[in-house]
Amino acid sequence: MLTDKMTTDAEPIIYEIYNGDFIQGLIRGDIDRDSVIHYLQADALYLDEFAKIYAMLIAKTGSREMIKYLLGQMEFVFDGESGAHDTLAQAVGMPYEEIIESGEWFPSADHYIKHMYYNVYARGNIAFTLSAMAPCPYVYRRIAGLAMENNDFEEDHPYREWFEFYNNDMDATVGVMFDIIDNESQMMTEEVAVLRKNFMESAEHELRFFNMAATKERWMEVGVNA
Ligand SMILES: Cc1ncc(CN)c(N)n1
Repeated sequence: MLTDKMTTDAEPIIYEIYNGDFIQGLIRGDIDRDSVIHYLQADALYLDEFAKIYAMLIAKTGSREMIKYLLGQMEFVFDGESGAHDTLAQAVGMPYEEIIESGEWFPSADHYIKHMYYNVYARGNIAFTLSAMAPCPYVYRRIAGLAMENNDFEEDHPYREWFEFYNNDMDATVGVMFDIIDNESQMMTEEVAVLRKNFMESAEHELRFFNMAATKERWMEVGVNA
């Protein structure tokens, strides 16, 4: 199936993320708190856009079943992931609302979000956008799985619940997204390569997003950004 090829393509990126400063810092528990804050500021905005993109896909699909799935996923993004964010906010000892009030679309997050929006506007079939969205739940489930396999987190480890959430609660999201992509790709020929590239680019956007937080990436302080 196409999604088997996609996940095989992305494996080197999975290990690059897992062995990177952000995830290893969470595993050790000694990550720079400003990187966690940076991540939350970017991720709160990212998840809001992710939910809006689901809403745009609802407008592009006909099936009631698909609409119900997409609505459920919007709910999950808003409600489910807030627990993961709360774990990070508690670990840095700062109220979540205070952390995210000064958030903005930092460069790598901006690029990732626009990659998804481009597919919403430029493509009719929602499989193109879902292929760009699928690494979001897939990569996190894979990273959390590696972290849980390779570490025995103490009960009071500050980031244990973050890993447990993404290790346990992403199967439904990933499974249905992959089914839609595989089904839609059966009716395509050369456009399958675009689906595959959309997935690969978003897997790399996930890597860039974590590196963005680890380096506290910002726009240059010039002109309107000064
Ligand atoms: C950037 C990003 N990618 C994925 C996830 C997990 N849904 C997230 N919260 N943020």
